[in-house]
Amino acid sequence: MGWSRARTIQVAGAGPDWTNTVRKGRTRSEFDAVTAEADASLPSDKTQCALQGLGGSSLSIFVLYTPYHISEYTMPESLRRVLVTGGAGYIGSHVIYSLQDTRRYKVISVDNHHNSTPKSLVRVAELARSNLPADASEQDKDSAEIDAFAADLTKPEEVRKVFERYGKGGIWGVVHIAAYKAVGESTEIPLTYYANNVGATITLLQIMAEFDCTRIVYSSSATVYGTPPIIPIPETTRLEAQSPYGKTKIMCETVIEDLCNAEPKTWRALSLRYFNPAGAHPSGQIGEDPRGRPGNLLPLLAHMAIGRVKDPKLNVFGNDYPTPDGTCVRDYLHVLDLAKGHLLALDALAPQSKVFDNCPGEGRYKAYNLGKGKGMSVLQIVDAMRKATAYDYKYEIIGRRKGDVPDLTADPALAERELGFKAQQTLETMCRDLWNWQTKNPNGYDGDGSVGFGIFWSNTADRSTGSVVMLR
Ligand SMILES: O=c1ccn([C@@H]2O[C@H](COP(=O)(O)OP(=O)(O)O[C@H]3O[C@H](CO)[C@H](O)[C@H](O)[C@H]3O)[C@@H](O)[C@H]2O)c(=O)[nH]1
Repeated sequence: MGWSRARTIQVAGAGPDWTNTVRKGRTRSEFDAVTAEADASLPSDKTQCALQGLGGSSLSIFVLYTPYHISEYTMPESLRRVLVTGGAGYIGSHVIYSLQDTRRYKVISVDNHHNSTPKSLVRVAELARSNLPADASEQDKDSAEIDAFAADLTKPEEVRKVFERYGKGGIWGVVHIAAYKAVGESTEIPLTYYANNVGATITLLQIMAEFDCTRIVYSSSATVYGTPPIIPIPETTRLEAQSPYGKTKIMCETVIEDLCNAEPKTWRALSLRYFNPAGAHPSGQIGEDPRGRPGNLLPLLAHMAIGRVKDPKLNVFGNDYPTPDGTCVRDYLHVLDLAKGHLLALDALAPQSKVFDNCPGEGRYKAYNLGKGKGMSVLQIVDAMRKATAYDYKYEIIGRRKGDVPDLTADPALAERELGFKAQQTLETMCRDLWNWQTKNPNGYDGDGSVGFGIFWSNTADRSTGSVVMLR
């Protein structure tokens, strides 16, 4: 049974004693408290009162049983506040898009813009507004706006300020995406990676606990598997990352799992091990906008085709791997499929979820692969991008890149079975959408002078502006 939040319910047909008996229930324990309050306020001849919240996708139904009255009330479920760290980045912006598209969430973004720009959030909110139906309610309109904070997760005082704005129990859950993510760089500045990825995650969890926010979806990575012994890779594979970056992902998973085991009645968490996200929203409004020369294959190919990277040919890192054409194989999935996985994971954190039923102990923690389960080699990717862009890529095989592993292909069966996750979109669609984004935004978000409009740096959550509201 799901327990949903309610503000005030007027109990029709009952005397004044009943009015406003049920109020501000956000958590199960608050509901228990208001139920007890309702019991206590019953006239003595009405001996039983039970309040049930039945969580539906868009409605909460509250039923009040007494020997004399059975009153049923339906009301739109309030928006669930979900805080997304790294919200302005490539993955974060697409996750926010997907959350807003449901009109069930109120998104709070926290980002330090180390590798992103708040302009992406303006675009996301524009998309959300344009997706609203003509008869959108005030709540729907509210769901299309983002409370965006410029804050650094390594600074507890900055994170605490964000949570203070919504109060205890005011944030339903967190999707924690923010992290440094360059494998090569992590070998050069490991301390920065451990501080920014592991330290920040611990700070975030501590502050979440302070504010009774104990649901988290964590962005992990296929890199936790190192060189996996079995392809496709099941989640049961031992974790053995080779780079400091990969190790930070294992450490954060471990910290979160330990917390769930220590406080099984309080915490619920899912780690999502991303394989290789690619593509962009089909509108071309949001996409990947790496700072400087892209290190990853697909954005690099897009930058070559648009002329931002002027290299005459692509360096292919090795063709002597034990793969069909000798080049590395990766499991590319569309970024919107990946984003959808976060929605499913958030749903799986709800009280009625069954995903934790088969956990080995009491702790409610699990990790899922998010991939297609289909490996593609570097040369296949070059070919697909050639078709999408009509650019005549030249390439040269050079030596292996340090840290590369031959094949990272997911076994996505567990996520499909338990979360209902399926990465449907094809490689052609990923390349088409990437190229659409790149041609519409040859210089990424920097090329758009107009998108600065609509960002309000303010000390108050002014939702009346109809814009992304930046708070700090
Ligand atoms: O100029 C290039 C760039 C890449 N590649 C090859 O293309 C493949 C994909 O490389 P990417 O850099 O695009 O992606 P990775 O699989 O190396 O890494 C990505 O996926 C990982 C998980 O699979 C981690 O999450 C990591 O942070 C993320 O960048 C690799 O075989 C790489 O050797 C080239 O041949 N030439």
